[in-house]
Amino acid sequence: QLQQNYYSESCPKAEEIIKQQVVQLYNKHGNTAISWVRNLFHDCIVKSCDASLLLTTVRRGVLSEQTSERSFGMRNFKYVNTIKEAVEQECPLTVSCADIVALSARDGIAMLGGPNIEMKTGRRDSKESYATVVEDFIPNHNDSMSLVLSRFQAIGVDIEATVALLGAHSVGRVHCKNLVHRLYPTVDETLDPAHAEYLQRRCPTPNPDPKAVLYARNDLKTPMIIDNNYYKNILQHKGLLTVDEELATDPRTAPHVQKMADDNEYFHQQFSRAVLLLSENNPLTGDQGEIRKDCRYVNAN
Ligand code: HEM
Ligand SMILES: [Ca+2]
Ligand SMILES: [Ca+2]
Repeated sequence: QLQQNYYSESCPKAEEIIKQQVVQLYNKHGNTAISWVRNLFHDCIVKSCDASLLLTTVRRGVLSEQTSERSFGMRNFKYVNTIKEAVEQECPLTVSCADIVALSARDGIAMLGGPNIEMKTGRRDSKESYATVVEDFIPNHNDSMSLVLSRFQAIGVDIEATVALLGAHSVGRVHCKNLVHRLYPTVDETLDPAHAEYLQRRCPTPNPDPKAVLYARNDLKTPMIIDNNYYKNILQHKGLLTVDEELATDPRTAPHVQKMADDNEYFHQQFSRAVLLLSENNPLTGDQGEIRKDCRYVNAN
């Protein structure tokens, strides 16, 4: 029941306002665009693209998905409110936070040199955050490729689309906490030795201080562009996460990795297709859920 331009009658400027905000935020803090892409993954794969991720923890109420270990390193949630406020000013209680997650990801992808994606709208917002089951949906960075593929398959994302989605790791960063197991006490033998040296420089100790935000960039060559450099990197065993390395070597995914490494245009096509699959996972429509006034809170009534 999602459709192209769902707000054409109720809020014709909605998509334009969201895009304007995404561009403005990008110009101030480039990494907001990166966050919008990760938000789409972490929201949509957990039950539904329903903005369950955006609810914040409330005493004797919601326990936020943001508190899950899987949400480690997620940032810029406060700027979602900036987007929502701009939309509310034009059309109060009309545009869902779930659609803001989807459209900001689409516009973020475009800002990061990725493909232009035609996305449907009409999602409604959950009244719950599903903190206790996040780990049943979002794989860990060192899970097996079989588990990763099954988690994506469960939401209708096929193997090639999964390979394409991981291409989002062509931008952004990984904190040392998620890397050190590949560096200490001994260097993971699948890791390119020169790259391992670089990572050890970025993450000099096996037990990084959780308060010192030490991290390495996913893609040294084009850190702010969603391009196929990710696939070139992982084929050279310069992936950061265990799942990145596995993607390049597993016989089910390796042929797709090779194709995407060889052809950026092809990667962008598959990435578009995959983002659409992800963004249409099990939406709330009709009278399900609600349109939140503030993306952080369930409406009061
Ligand atoms: C098996 C699937 C995946 C796993 C295990 C995974 C895991 C991770 C981990 C551990 C980080 C680093 C967090 C940190 O240390 O700060 C990360 C970053 C990131 N992931 Fe994934 N990811 C997966 C799939 C995806 C998908 C499908 C997307 C989007 C389509 C995505 C987008 C991102 C982005 C954009 C970042 C960088 C965030 C930033 O710099 O703020 N990931 N991911
Ligand atoms: Ca969700
Ligand atoms: Ca890149």
